[in-house]
Amino acid sequence: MERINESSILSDKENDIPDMINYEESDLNNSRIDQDVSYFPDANVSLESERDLNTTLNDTIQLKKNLGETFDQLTKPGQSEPGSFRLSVAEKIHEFEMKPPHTLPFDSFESESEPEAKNFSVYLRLRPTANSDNTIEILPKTTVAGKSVQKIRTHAPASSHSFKVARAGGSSTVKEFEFAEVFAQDASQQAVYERTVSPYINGVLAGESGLVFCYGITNAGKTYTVTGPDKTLTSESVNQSWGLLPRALKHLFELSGNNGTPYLSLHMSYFEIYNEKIFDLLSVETMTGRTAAHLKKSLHSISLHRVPSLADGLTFISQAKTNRRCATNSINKESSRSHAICQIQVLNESSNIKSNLWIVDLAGSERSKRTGGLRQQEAANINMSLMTLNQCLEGLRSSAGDKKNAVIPWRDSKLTRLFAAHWMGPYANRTSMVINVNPAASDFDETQHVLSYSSVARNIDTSSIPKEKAAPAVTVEYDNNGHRMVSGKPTLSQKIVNVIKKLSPHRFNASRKRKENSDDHDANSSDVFNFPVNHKKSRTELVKKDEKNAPHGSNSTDQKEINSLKMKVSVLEVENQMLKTQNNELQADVDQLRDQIESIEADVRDEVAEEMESQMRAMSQQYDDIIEKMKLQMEHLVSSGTVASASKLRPSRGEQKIVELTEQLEECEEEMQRMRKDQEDQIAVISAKFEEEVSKKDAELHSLREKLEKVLKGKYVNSFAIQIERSNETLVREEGGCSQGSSPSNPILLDDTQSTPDSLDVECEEIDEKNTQQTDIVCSPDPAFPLSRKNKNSVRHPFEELSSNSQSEQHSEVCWMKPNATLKQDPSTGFFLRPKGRKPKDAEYWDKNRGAWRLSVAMNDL
Ligand SMILES: Nc1ncnc2c1ncn2[C@@H]1O[C@H](COP(=O)(O)OP(=O)(O)OP(=O)(O)O)[C@@H](O)[C@H]1O
Repeated sequence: MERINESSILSDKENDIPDMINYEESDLNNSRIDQDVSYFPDANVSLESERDLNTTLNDTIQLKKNLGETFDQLTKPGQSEPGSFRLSVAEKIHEFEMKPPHTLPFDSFESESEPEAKNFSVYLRLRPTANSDNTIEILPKTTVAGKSVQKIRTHAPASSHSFKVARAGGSSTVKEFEFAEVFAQDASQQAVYERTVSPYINGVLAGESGLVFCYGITNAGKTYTVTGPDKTLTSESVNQSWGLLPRALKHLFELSGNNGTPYLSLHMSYFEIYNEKIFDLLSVETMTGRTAAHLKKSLHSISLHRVPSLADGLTFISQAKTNRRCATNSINKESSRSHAICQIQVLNESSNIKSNLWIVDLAGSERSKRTGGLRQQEAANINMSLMTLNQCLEGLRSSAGDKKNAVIPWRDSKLTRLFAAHWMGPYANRTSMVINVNPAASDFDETQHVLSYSSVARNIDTSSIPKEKAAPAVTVEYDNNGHRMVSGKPTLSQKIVNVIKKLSPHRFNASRKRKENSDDHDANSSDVFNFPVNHKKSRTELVKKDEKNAPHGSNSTDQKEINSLKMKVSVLEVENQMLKTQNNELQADVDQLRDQIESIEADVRDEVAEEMESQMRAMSQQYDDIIEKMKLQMEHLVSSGTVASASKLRPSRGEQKIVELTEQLEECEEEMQRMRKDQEDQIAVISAKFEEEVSKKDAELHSLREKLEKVLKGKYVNSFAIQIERSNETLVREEGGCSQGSSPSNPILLDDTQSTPDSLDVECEEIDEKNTQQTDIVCSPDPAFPLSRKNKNSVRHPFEELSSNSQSEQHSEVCWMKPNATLKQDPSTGFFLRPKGRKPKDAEYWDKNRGAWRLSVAMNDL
């Protein structure tokens, strides 16, 4: 095994620039130039030579201008038909521009045959577990848009926090995640290698870099996937437990040897990022024992070792594994406490083109509560850098979407700076992420977070990453002379350096060596990954700055205190960030659940309405059927005349009786009404007749009165009285128009006196002498007691006895009408009224039963 001294590696090329991230020469050229400027400070360049160089530059610009004009001449419009010179030149330029830098032009290692992926390839690997927890269900592979994809379903165990949250929110405890492929617990190391790393090997030999990293919580199988068990790395024969790294090495050796390419050499760097510091795992010091010497401040100082054979490569891997920081925690007795990065560099010695394959074993994300919390600083740094990695992934995804201005915090951790070097380069699409998962129920909650980030990574479209992301931050800085330096555009000093590099490499190198001799290797204090400086200083940098700015001689105990407080703050920040993420996820779940509830409510309402409607329709139909049935039954009964059976349809007897009685009652009422109407009609007719008669008699009486007055005034009184008497004898007055005898109803018989008009003034003495008959005035409307005249001079009342009980009464009964007495008649009833002003006599009364007045008037009373 040939071990290459790190300084020899770093300085054996003409343009001796550390090429850990060698694509930067093209893509991040300016930052490299910034660094170069530090090797060639402006102070060392005389003004004269600067003037000369400016002239050279102007000449070059003029030359370029002339070339442009010539090109325009040749490609002016009208010459752009297919096959024309203009088109072919344009095509060539386009082809040239699109071509990624450093692609090896030879055919033997043409890029992979697999379709060029635009997105990161994200795989899932489940590690075997002792217990039978079945939290992850692997679904069959499917093809989406021509690509094979595979999903898993996670089932939250009842003991998990996710389960409780899902239940509390009413959401599902099952979630789905999609991957390029899922490796089950029994998947072989070979199967994982073939899918994740193998496709990049050809490209790496052809000058195209690739990055594969394993991500997961502690004890999920990352180290196992990357390297496999230690003891298997001792032999060159492939062990089935070999991880990705030894397999990749073997594959590279096999391919480069088979293709007869002695000009290709393999080199390896292996380092770890521990507590945000870089440690070389293959430095000379680390070979003999861990000392502070293996702490490196930049990637440029990390050793790069030539790997002449597979055995040497396996030894390096084994060595690095030994040197890597591990610790025993409550979960994993050999838990990696750092991110381990292996860089296999393929150098084409004939063209000096380099390409890299990075295989990264990340430290496991963890909760200090679960792992014991004794190594808080480690845990905080691990979580912090993983959090930054996640933020960068999220930023990349957003920047490929609509958030073009999303700030990607590359510089917040060393790990992300390294990854950014690849992701912002031309081969960002050649990235595989292997998610390692332990399906144990106890790991479920943390695994969910890991899986959610895998979804983010899967959705990064590397082709859509805006150019400004690839060369971020146009940063304004000032050089030592106060000249304004704008990264992205070469400053005058940079132009000078470039020209010197081109015109006189020897002079450039000499100047650089001078610089190296005068300065410590780390004196340039440039960033380890030589990225363009961003305005936005990272927190880590600020912390560093604070440390630098701390007053000299300050108490070291205070400093320790400050550091420990800072560490606590960073732990809390990480925890806080995790909680925020969790909170956001929960909020999203809540929103989703709210939507679900609303839609479920709407569905339920619709369902209930439909159900009710259908029930009502069914009921209505039932009633219709019953009615129809009864109608048919009735018709049948009627047509068959089956009384007996028809009687079944009758209502109960009581009801029938009620109906009958009600009908009778109604009939009675109708009859009564009819009778009443008849009576009223009759009464009306009788009344009319009576009135007519009365008016007639009134007229007669009137004439008689007139005559009587005349008689009284004259000598014909007697004869006239006799005449009255005679007429009285015959006068029968019938009530209601009935003639005496013809109708029994309401006869009213009037004797002679009665018929005498009440206003009749008679000379009683004279009459009395001639008419000594007793005269009772009786009126009787009652047909049951018709009055009759017993003789023509006397009308006997049925109560005649009353008025003729004694002689004295007999005497007194002999009543004589006062000559000037006035008897008035009620026109409506036809009764005679008691003479006005007269006091009633004992013989005078109203017989209720007969409805008649009996009047006995003693003439001598008057
Ligand atoms: N696919 C596998 N087959 C057999 N054993 C495995 C597999 N994956 C992991 N293991 C075993 O599980 C244990 C933990 O694995 P490993 O150390 O690789 O986890 P890790 O994710 O690297 O953990 P940490 O982040 O703490 O370093 C080891 O004993 C390892 O041998």
